[in-house]
Amino acid sequence: MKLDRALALLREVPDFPRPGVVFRDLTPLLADPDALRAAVDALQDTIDPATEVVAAVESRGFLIGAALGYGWHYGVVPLRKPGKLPAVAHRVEYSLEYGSAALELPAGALSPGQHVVIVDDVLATGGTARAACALVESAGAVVTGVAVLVEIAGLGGRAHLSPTPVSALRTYT
Ligand SMILES: O=P(O)(O)OC[C@H]1O[C@H](OP(=O)(O)OP(=O)(O)O)[C@H](O)[C@@H]1O
Ligand SMILES: Nc1ncnc2[nH]cnc12
Repeated sequence: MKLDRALALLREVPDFPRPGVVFRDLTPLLADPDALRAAVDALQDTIDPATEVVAAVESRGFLIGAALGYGWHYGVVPLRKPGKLPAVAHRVEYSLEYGSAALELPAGALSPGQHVVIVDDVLATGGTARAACALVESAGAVVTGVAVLVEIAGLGGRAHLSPTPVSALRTYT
């Protein structure tokens, strides 16, 4: 099956970017045209049909989010790391599995009541996805779910996001 083959391409890199972290590297999957298509199509199947916009998390989330937007006719809004946007509507700071960071929402990108799915490659602690949800909600938009290719379940991200629905194509303990 195409999706199984795609997910078999995920690479595990121990001790990156810090000792003790098992890094889930999607590079081989993204580099394979059939695997990329199978993964994006499978992720689309998990998305709430009310969704109008993909909010894609910088930077690996941009790759998946833009493919989903183009393939399935969603608008794409980039949630960016600081210092990149000329006009910022809102900023949220957060911590993630191996550090801390912030995300910003571009001014004027979302309207109240729009239905938005958060898209990223990996869900670990959920800090990043929670910040993304807060940004979307700061604009009065509605989060329909968080969709990722890989979930590291042992880090509790899904529980941190509850009751927001989370979909993942591959879950590691
Ligand atoms: O669930 P969390 O613990 O918050 O971790 C998940 C986040 O970590 C990675 O991003 P990273 O900040 O490393 O940025 P990158 O995409 O620019 O590599 C990944 O792409 C997710 O956005
Ligand atoms: N273990 C991990 N692998 C890849 N990306 C991540 N982002 C946060 N934790 C990660």
